[in-house]
Amino acid sequence: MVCTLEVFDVDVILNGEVILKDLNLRFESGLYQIIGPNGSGKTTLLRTILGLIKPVKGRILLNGEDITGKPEKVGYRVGYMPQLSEDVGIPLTAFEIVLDSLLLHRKRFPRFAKSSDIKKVEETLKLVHLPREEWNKPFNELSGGERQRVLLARALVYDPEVLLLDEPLSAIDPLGKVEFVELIGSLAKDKLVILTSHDPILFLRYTNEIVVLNRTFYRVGKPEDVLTVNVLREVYGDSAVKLEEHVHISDAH
Ligand SMILES: Nc1ncnc2c1ncn2[C@@H]1O[C@H](COP(=O)(O)OP(=O)(O)OP(=O)(O)O)[C@@H](O)[C@H]1O
Repeated sequence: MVCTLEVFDVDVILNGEVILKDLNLRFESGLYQIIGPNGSGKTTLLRTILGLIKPVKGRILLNGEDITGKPEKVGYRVGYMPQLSEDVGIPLTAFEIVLDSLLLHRKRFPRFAKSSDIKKVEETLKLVHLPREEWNKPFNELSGGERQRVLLARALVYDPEVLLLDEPLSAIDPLGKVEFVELIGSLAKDKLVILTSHDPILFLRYTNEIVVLNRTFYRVGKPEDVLTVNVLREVYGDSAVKLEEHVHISDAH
């Protein structure tokens, strides 16, 4: 099924500061990347799509329906994997977090979990390659990469149409990164996946379009049209350098 998400003429102001201005984007199935330096508005854009931030101007449409500033309308049609943070006060195990997400979606309480729910959680934890011995550990005691796997599983378990992933690879080790890229790439075959990244190259072969964002400046297009020295220098300054035929961004997270 084709899924469309449109950002129409959006302005976002936070604490009196203009973060996004006259932003127009159209996402239609497949994988899209949002890149830009720290503080450029990538997370703000994802949170605006989720309805958690209300733009001062413009609209967000999901399959033509207006969801601007209405997280209740977004609900479980969108799975959100937040950026990994050190501040994790979640008193649940990895398994409980993913089960909780599924049961909330099904509007059921934990004591009513069916064996099919348990099976779905197990399948999802396997899919994100969380080792079985970690499943019943408290989330706070997991490593950064393990937490990221749980956060992806939590977003995936109820099979949403859209996945918004905020720096999904930031704590994953090199081998895990390859597996995660393949997993997320394969999910983009039947979902709309929008992710933020500091390294656009990793997802390149799965990518429809890239949004290069720096607050009120943005460019959107096919990777070959926006990963150019001119566009990247406008956003990253001199840390975007051309080496032979490739442009490199030297100042990642
Ligand atoms: N709730 C908020 N209130 C006020 N300002 C905010 C809020 N959230 C974010 N900002 C500001 O908006 C700007 C954009 O932040 P955002 O988190 O969207 O950037 P980002 O591109 O995701 O950065 P990073 O690459 O570091 O994750 C920052 O200057 C930040 O301080």
